[in-house]
Amino acid sequence: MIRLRDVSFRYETAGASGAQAPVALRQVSFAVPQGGFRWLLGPSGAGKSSLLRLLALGARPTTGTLELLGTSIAPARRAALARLRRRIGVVHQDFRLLPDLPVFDNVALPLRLQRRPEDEVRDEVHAILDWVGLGSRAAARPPQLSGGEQQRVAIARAVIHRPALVLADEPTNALDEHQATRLMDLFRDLSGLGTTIVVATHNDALIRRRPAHALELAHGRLVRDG
Ligand SMILES: Nc1ncnc2c1ncn2[C@@H]1O[C@H](COP(=O)(O)OP(=O)(O)OP(=O)(O)O)[C@@H](O)[C@H]1O
Repeated sequence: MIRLRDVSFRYETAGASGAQAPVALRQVSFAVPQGGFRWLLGPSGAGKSSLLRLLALGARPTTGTLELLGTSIAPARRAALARLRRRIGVVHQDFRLLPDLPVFDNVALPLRLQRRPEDEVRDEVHAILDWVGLGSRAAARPPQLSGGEQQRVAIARAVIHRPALVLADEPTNALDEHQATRLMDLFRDLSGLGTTIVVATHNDALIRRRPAHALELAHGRLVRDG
């Protein structure tokens, strides 16, 4: 479950001139029930990545309240936030894979953070790499892969531990149409199993093929929730 009440967010990056960064989100309020799926829409600069950053606990709201998976973020202690982060899977726009680690270890990370036994880790990583069509690339390093292959590694890493919340920023921008459709099938299945999913995208064709409840931002304000 996600609940935002009057959330505003400004990056704390005062420049040399002392000018403040623009407000990225303005009084945004919405709720998503557990197992809900939402498109996150809006033009470039509207605030989509900033909203995903707050939901991924990469920053806290400047004002307003955020509740995630039953936890209020503002009063939560560091250890509680760390536990919560492990229940969230994120597909970053720029993938953020660890370049020096083999694909296998990149994808295994969330399971190892949960201290799962290595034989389970091996089975699960191989199963998901097969699913994303990269079964034969487990030993490769991310820089040796194409953009689409790296994106599929990022997707595998985001969902392997069956997180309660999946956040994906343009997760199909390096995929072909067939792969994008399979990813949407995966998201539909996960949502059916109770995972809450938020997908930021500019992919109009995909949205037309998969109409769903959308959150739309414009200049940091929520202009559509339905
Ligand atoms: N790290 C940052 N520091 C300061 N300002 C930022 C930072 N990241 C984004 N912004 C600003 O916050 C606003 C919202 O940007 P954001 O990246 O959230 O938009 P977006 O909708 O994700 O855009 P895109 O579709 O291009 O990814 C913009 O005005 C942007 O310049």
